[in-house]
Amino acid sequence: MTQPAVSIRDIHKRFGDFEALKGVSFDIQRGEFFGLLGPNGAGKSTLISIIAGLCRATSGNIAVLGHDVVTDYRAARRSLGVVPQELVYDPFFPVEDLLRLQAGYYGCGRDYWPWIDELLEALELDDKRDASMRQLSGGMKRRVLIAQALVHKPDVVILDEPTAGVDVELRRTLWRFTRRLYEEGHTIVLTTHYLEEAEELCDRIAILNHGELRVLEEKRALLDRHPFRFLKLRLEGRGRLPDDVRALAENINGKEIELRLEQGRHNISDVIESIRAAGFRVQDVRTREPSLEDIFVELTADEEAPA
Ligand SMILES: Nc1ncnc2c1ncn2[C@@H]1O[C@H](COP(=O)(O)OP(=O)(O)OP(=O)(O)O)[C@@H](O)[C@H]1O
Repeated sequence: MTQPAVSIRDIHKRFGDFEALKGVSFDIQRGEFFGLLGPNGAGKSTLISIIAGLCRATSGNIAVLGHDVVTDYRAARRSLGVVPQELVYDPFFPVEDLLRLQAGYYGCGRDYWPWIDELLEALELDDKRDASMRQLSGGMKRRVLIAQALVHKPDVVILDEPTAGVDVELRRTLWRFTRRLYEEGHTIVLTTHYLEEAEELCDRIAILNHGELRVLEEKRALLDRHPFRFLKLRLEGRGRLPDDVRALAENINGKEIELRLEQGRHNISDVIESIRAAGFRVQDVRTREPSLEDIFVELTADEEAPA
């Protein structure tokens, strides 16, 4: 078997009496686009901090490309680029110097400068190379932090909520660039609250909940395995919907109703027949397959939905 990009083995993390991670194990394969999802407080950032060597697990092991993140920290860190959630930067450094210096921390010298130029171009920072960080807008600062995480051209790229609060343009630039890295063979790990992004981009999805791994599956299989679909109807007429139909309703908004039908249990024509028999005319019928968001809500139903 080929070596995983990240191998996570029975990770526990305690903060005092609180157990943020309760024995999490899984592998992220080389070259995959991996989605790490979960509601607020599930333990995603804690796990990423442990992978990045910023925080120690209480027990368990993690290796990045075979390098243990504790005993072989430098090699593990060298293989990893983490784009952080928060904006932390030195306000006075010009952008280009900052990136060259950062590359230096990883032992990457002048031969990485062409890559830094590529980063500046791909992230549309070309004309900002001489600007100091404090002169940049929030969106531009974020671009620099993305570049900073990637200066050493790491094999494994972790993006922790990279699009939280960023504008559409930066989001597009970021996805274009991330896709390019993926196509060039980099492993991409994404945490996001925007489930449409995960649905569009990721090959496999892990869902953490209360510090435990709830799901680890190919995205397609996860979407296909959920045997329900939504039926949206526009009705005309007055009266009361039959109770068996009401019981299926996700949403009733005036004359628009959305029903959740389980495969093998609820049949579309029976449902429509029952509505007609109650004196309504059905004006419009639409069906919708469940999205990753619907499945996420179902699997983490005891937690709040993602923001
Ligand atoms: N330094 C700490 N001290 C105490 N508790 C902490 C600490 N860091 C995290 N926690 C707790 O651990 C749990 C997991 O937090 P974590 O930030 O990993 O969640 P998350 O899945 O990244 O959530 P979010 O989506 O909100 O970023 C939370 O209940 C949090 O309050």
